[in-house]
Amino acid sequence: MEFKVVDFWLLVVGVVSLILYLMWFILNLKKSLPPGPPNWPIVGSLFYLSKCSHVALANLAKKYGPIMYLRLGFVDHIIVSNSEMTMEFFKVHDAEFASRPKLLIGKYLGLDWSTIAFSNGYHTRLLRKIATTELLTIARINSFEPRRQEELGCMVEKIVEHNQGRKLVNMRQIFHELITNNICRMLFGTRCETTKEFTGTDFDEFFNSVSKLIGLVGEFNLSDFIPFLKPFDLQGLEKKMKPAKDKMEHYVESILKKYKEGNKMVDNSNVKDFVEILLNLHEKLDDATIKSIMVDMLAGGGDTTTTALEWALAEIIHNPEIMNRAQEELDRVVGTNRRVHESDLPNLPYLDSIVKETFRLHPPSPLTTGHVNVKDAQVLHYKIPANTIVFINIWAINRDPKAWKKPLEFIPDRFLNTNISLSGSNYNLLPFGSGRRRCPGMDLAQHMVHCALATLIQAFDWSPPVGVKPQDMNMMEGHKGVFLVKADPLIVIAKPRRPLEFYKH
Ligand code: HEM
Repeated sequence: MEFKVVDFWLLVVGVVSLILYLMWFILNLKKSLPPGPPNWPIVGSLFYLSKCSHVALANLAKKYGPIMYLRLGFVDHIIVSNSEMTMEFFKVHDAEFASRPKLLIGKYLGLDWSTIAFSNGYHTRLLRKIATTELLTIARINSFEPRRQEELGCMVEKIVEHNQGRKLVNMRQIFHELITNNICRMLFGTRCETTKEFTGTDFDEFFNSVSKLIGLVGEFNLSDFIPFLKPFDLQGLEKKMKPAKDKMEHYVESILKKYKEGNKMVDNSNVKDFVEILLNLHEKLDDATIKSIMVDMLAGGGDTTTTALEWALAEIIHNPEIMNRAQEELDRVVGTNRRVHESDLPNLPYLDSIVKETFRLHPPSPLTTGHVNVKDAQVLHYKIPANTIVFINIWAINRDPKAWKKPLEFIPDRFLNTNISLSGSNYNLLPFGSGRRRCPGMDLAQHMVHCALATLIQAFDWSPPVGVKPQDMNMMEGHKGVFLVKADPLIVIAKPRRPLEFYKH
């Protein structure tokens, strides 16, 4: 066939139109995404993030705005850094962004993506329903108050012993024991270390495995962002995760086995443990599901609550006038003859303000867990492609100078006589997230933190080690995986405020 001049020009016009169309398409696509730093081929914006990611992201947001697009490897990410944009995602578009990304850590810490925190769809809805209507209700939490009081009694005795030996007290260690024992006693009736007598498996080994996995959550796993690297395990992360998962799973399995053999691990009380409740639910659960819920409670509640308590006590030692006011409130409301009870808490507004201010300034989880949209979504005038991972920068929002006066200072008074709660309904304060994937352990965590802090403030005068002035204490932030911990463990002096009989339980 003859190639005519007309055909040539038709071809040129066709090619030019195609190029123009592609340019228009790419420009438009870019235009409809939120602003963000430049993306390099393959690695995207990975270079812009340091290890301390909530701080790096908050700094980037100062340049690119409260809704920011980052391409990390081949994966689209949105970072949200103010309350208005958070409302868009957690209120207006909550259902669209209620899935979790399928990251490698979910295979190991999330027991093959089956725990609440790492799963999706019907399974998550079922587990969340069980957690919020059967296990973590206010009535159920209250039914465990005697066990929590006993644990607080043990904590106080331990601190007094340290004091008699004139030793400094490592409060991180004390809080770790308090919180893990509280959770173990709710799950299976007994203290963590006692499970070994019943099952032969060691709680410390379990907890070290959880800690190892939590530590690895904070590592950038390249294959999560560059999928063709998946088969290679270039960073050796799977090699580290697998044995930790095996130990973690073995521990919960051995406890479940005991229950199924008809051996409840304790106790003469008629309060039902979580494992007992789960085994007797109307909708029969398989063992894998029960194990997942056990891991959710033990892994989700331990480090977060311990960290919050450590920050709260550190702040009142750092600010002695706040400690004096809190002690004055406790002495006035509770008196000086008995230990504070959970029923006193509603009458302690200043203590409540200290807890809220702690969660504002030091959210243990500075970013939410990633949320994902399974379909394309339109948020304001932005088009968000399907499978974008959205993080809310809780830390940045809780310190937003537009929302909070003197945001970097610890000022509990800002909460007095307000109805601001920690529940996620105020989008300027989100330590537990908000919406469909909000933390289901929120009420339990607050119970544990309020009551422990009240007991510590009532029972002891606190000070930093000799030679360190309160204002010179190290209040720097550090990291444990994705959690925002105090850089140094809180090591302090505790001086009893009451006669010794007061501390016996
Ligand atoms: C001070 C203590 C705690 C803090 C600050 C905290 C914070 C959070 C945050 C920020 C999230 C993610 C929310 C989101 O992605 O939107 C979360 C999820 C979760 N938390 Fe907590 N949490 C705490 C205690 C607990 C406790 C005590 C438990 C259980 C006993 C727990 C179990 C969970 C679970 C299972 C999830 C996953 C929810 C889901 O994916 O649907 N947390 N928590």
